[in-house]
Amino acid sequence: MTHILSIDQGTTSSRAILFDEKMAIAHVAQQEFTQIYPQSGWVEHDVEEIWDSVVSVCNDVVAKSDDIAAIGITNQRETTIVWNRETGEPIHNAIVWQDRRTAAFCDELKDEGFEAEITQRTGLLADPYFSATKVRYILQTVEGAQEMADAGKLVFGTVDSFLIWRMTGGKRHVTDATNAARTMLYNIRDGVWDETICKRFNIPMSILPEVLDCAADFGTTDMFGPELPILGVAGDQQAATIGQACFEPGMLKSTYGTGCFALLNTGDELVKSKNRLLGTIAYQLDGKTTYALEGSIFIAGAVVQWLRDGLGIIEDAKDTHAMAEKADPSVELYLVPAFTGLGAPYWDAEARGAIFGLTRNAGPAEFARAALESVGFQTRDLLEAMHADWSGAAKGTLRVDGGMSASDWAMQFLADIIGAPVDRPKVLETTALGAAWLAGMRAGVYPTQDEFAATWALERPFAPEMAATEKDRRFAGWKDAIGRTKT
Ligand SMILES: Nc1ncnc2c1ncn2[C@@H]1O[C@H](COP(=O)(O)OP(=O)(O)O)[C@@H](O)[C@H]1O
Ligand SMILES: O=P(O)(O)OC[C@H](O)CO
Repeated sequence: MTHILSIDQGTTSSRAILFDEKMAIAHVAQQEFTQIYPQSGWVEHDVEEIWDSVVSVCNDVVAKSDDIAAIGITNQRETTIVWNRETGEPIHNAIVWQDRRTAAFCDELKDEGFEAEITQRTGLLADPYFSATKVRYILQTVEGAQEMADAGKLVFGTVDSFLIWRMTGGKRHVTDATNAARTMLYNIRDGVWDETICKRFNIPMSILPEVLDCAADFGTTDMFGPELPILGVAGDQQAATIGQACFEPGMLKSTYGTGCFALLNTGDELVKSKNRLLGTIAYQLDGKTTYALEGSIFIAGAVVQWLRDGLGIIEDAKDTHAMAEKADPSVELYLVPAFTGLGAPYWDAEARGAIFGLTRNAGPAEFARAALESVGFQTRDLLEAMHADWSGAAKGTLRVDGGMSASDWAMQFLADIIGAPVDRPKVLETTALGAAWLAGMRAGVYPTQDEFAATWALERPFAPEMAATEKDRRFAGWKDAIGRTKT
């Protein structure tokens, strides 16, 4: 049986998933790797550990098939790797998307009025989240790096780009348009690396990868035996948008993993947000760019992990469901999980988490309920911004996926507080599916875009049940908590 190998290189683990001819999951392997926190607000990964974990999970699943038609890659976005063009050795740990070390430089960019240029060209904001200031940091702090970069001896890439470089034995230095769009160096209107921004950051353009469509020829690899083509690449949130078949303008998906990332398909219109959402590329196929409005929340499922690992009040993420159900309705806690600042639409890097409404009756059950609710409230913040930004956002249902979407309680509260239907699909591995479809479609194994969209299947719908007055009263409570948390 023919398979497609999908590699999902995420923030906390690497996964390899074999999809069969019918796009059903045949085999999965997963490996976690170390999170390195050198200082408060700094997050790094050991690039070799990422590489080893990818090789190991791929070897696991490849051994279970004798016919792999193509490889698709999806990855944690923005995470920045700079390596030596000759040796392929990274010159610094990967600096992860969550890392805030370049916040002061971003403030300088804002002070000098450069943020408007950035937004106009890249759709993004001057925030440490994106790759550009991380590249600049590496070139400035690793001894001799700037000179080597200027002499063409270094290369930069997001994780997809690094994996492809290694898999093709250094033959290809490429990325796809969705990953390029997250670097803050790529002009998403014109589809080119942006000279003005590269100049401002002193980043020589020779270190940047070639940018391809999401379904394209990214090179071949013989590391698993026969020569296999890499035919699909997309950043993980964009791959989930594809996997959720959000192909029509107005369609919206929200992925609840460590963080939450909501992407709204805006078609061929690059919407300029007035509410500090991001303009980004949803996907690029056959040379045609489809844009999205994105709301990025840094902490979603991670707040549940904090209940488990930080507070120790749950043993398993699943416990939150029963606890939320038995929580005292008269205790109204608001938990603002700004552990690493607030993302969209507030973008307050200095804010830190807070909890409001504590009384003597507040205990573990009320904390668990507040944690699940915080994800619903944050999503409503994003949706309100999207609706204010773009009239096309009016269309109905929110498609959800990611680990935390398994929580029925959280998904029901989400439907209640946003006052709109929430649909959970049968395939929750939408990220890996998106990358697999890109590669399989290009290989001629999987159906066309429309046929693929028709295969999307609902597992469970959540209809809003909360009375309008109650939902608005609760949301006003959240806004008050946010107001008191912001710096
Ligand atoms: N039943 C559940 N209820 C609430 N949260 C959950 C549940 N199952 C998983 N999660 C949360 O989902 C997250 C894992 O989702 P996943 O998509 O694997 O994340 P990532 O790809 O970012 O590592 C964890 O933060 C976990 O706390
Ligand atoms: O690896 P994830 O699922 O936490 O996703 C991370 C995002 O791509 C960051 O922008």
